[in-house]
Amino acid sequence: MALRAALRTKCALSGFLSQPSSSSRHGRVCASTVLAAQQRSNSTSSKISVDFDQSTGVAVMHMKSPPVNSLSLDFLTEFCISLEKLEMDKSCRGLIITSSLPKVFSAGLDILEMYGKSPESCGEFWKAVQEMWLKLYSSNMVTVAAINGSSPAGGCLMSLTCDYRIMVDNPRYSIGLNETQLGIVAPFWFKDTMANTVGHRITEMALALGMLYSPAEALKIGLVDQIVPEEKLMSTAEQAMAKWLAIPAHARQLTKSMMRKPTVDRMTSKREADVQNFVSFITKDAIQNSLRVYLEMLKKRKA
Ligand SMILES: CCCCCCCCCCCCC/C=C/C(=O)SCCNC(=O)CCNC(=O)[C@H](O)C(C)(C)COP(=O)(O)OP(=O)(O)OC[C@H]1O[C@@H](n2cnc3c(N)ncnc32)[C@H](O)[C@@H]1OP(=O)(O)O
Repeated sequence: MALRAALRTKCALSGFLSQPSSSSRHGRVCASTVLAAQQRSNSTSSKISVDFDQSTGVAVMHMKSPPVNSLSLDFLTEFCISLEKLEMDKSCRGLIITSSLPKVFSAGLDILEMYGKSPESCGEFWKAVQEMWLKLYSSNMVTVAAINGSSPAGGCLMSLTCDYRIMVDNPRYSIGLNETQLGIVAPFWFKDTMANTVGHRITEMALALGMLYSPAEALKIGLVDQIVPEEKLMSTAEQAMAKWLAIPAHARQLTKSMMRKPTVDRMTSKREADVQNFVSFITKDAIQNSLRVYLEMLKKRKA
């Protein structure tokens, strides 16, 4: 609860959307003399750890919530706090998001947050999902997803919010918005985010069929930008980051805002209604039943 209270306070202070403005980070000086004195800093919470390299201005966020980095309310809260801290540190210009777990980038939303929960809990959870998306999709930082494992549904959404996606070329890994396979529906802003990346027709088919793509297939449709062997993932992410950071920050940020603002505005203008829709949809008996069957299937598959 303390974390959630901390997040609420931070959000009230900084606002949800960090739009590029005259106070964009280009050319600004880090306010923290402590940070400036350090070349690297490390912050760790239970589900996220962040390594920040002061000399490059690039932070690497490691998701480390076993078994599958599912996006629970606690995970999302920690994630948003970490993101907000980096966003407020003017010396941090780029963020690489990756997983510390073998085989899984993120299993997406934690199904247990949506199954057998009260409408109030579901509403609180959904607000945290919205907030993660808003913060990432409108971040002033250059964001790179270094996808080192499977990344279904919410995990795919998290990757799609980044400026650039690099995935490990392992055919056992998959990525996509597979919600319909669970008997649920990807909300309009999941759909918009994917359509902005791969286009309307591919999104329509991918969402309807709940498609999960191999890295090679994902590259072919533009769902990821590059595929690389596992051992080259982080060096490739750093190279991509350097390329993006070489562009004048104000020009890059304004361009990002221009491309993404209509989608962000559409979501923020419907934010409350979206929470209500989610709660009434997810608490329906038929949907709860679908989630139960899916959870059982996951357990059986393991056995
Ligand atoms: C009129 C229209 C109105 C529309 C209104 C719309 C409103 C909105 C509707 C709702 C929208 C919701 C959007 C949802 C988004 C999501 O993200 S849903 C989650 C989808 N995720 C998945 O389908 C992934 C499922 N998991 C896997 O496929 C695999 O686990 C894996 C990620 C590929 C990893 O495989 P492996 O390493 O083999 O691990 P497992 O053995 O399968 O799993 C280990 C344990 O983890 C549990 N688990 C897995 N995923 C999740 C998860 N997402 N949430 C919670 N728990 C998960 C799994 O059950 C295992 O548990 P144990 O058996 O207890 O160990």
